[in-house]
Amino acid sequence: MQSVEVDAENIIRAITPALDSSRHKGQAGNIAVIGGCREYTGAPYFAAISALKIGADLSHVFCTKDAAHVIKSYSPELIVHPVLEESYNVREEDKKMISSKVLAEVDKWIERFNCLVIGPGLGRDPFLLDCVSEIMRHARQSNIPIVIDGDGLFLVTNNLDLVSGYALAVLTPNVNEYKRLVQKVLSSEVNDEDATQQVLSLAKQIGGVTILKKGKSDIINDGDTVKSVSIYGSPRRCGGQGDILSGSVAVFLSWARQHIEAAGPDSNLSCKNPTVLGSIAGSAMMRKAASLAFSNKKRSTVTGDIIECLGKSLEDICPASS
Ligand SMILES: NC(=O)C1=CN([C@@H]2O[C@H](COP(=O)(O)OP(=O)(O)OC[C@H]3O[C@@H](n4cnc5c(N)ncnc54)[C@H](O)[C@@H]3O)[C@@H](O)[C@H]2O)[C@@H](O)CC1
Ligand SMILES: Nc1ncnc2c1ncn2[C@@H]1O[C@H](COP(=O)(O)OP(=O)(O)OP(=O)(O)O)[C@@H](O)[C@H]1O
Ligand SMILES: [Mg+2]
Repeated sequence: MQSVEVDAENIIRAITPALDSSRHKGQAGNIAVIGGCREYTGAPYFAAISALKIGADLSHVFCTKDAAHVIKSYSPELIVHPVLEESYNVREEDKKMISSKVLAEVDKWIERFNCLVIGPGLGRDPFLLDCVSEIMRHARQSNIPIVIDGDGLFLVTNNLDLVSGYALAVLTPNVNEYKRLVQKVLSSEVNDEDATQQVLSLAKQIGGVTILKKGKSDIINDGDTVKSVSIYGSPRRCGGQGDILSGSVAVFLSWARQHIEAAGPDSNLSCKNPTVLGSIAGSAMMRKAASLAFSNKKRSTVTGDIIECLGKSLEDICPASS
């Protein structure tokens, strides 16, 4: 089975909102990243700043206290909430109380977000992951789209009910995360010979969600049609590119949702699923920016260089004033 290569630039042009003086702060997107712990501060930063550089108005990070000061010091643009807790910091008898506190802190904000990115640099602490499971349940009750990446995929692979049947969820596995999902859900090994059919079976088996399988070509599928994005990217595989992708998908997903709601049947896009549209746009944007950064920096290209190229890459497809 073959996936269909899509015209990603046409999708980006259709869903990217015009910059219009009548719009107010927040309308172009208010995104939250749930991630950042003692080990990882880069990943949530990359995801959150990428959301801003694509064009979201506001970008939040909900992370542990240890990570918060570090992330704040990377950028004053981000709104950083030091609310998550890891087991080493919590006494057994306090766990229930602290988990309610964490949830209350996130709940204060959750309705304002157009999309959550769950997992970049989240870590795998069991207590922290239990709290994040509750956050996911609340997001789902409020119909807030969720992009699940990194350690969020570790959580979901072991608790499929968190996303099963939720059409506003996008899973963005890399090669290792995909392998774990396939083993758990399909009880088999990864089949590179017929990758398209396997992604389709995986999405169908989980039910309702969209999967963006990252690799040489990115394969996107919602259990129905399977699309691919293969436009030239970069041969550099520095860590953090998946984080750029997850932040970008969150913004484009929000824009695609607005576009579909506003245009309805008049939309000239054949696909009407915002999670698929957002995934295609995010993938294409990440790859274009990586290509541009690599043409400038060659072997020394790092994630920050790619982030700096997001603006120009979007501008080439969809000029800010035309
Ligand atoms: N600067 C940062 O803070 C970054 C943090 N990241 C975070 O790091 C966490 C883990 O993500 P990863 O993408 O590393 O997770 P993976 O599950 O892909 O890999 C975990 C680690 O194990 C190694 N590994 C896994 N399978 C292996 C195999 N079969 N053979 C040899 N080595 C193997 C990988 O090289 C990696 O270092 C996530 O929370 C992620 O978001 C990454 O996003 C990269 C950047
Ligand atoms: N072989 C490849 N050729 C071209 N692009 C690729 C290749 N592999 C991955 N990519 C692109 O790089 C981006 C990140 O994918 P990758 O598999 O590195 O994610 P990741 O391991 O989750 O990254 P991170 O280090 O941020 O966690 C994706 O958008 C994907 O399109
Ligand atoms: Mg990753």
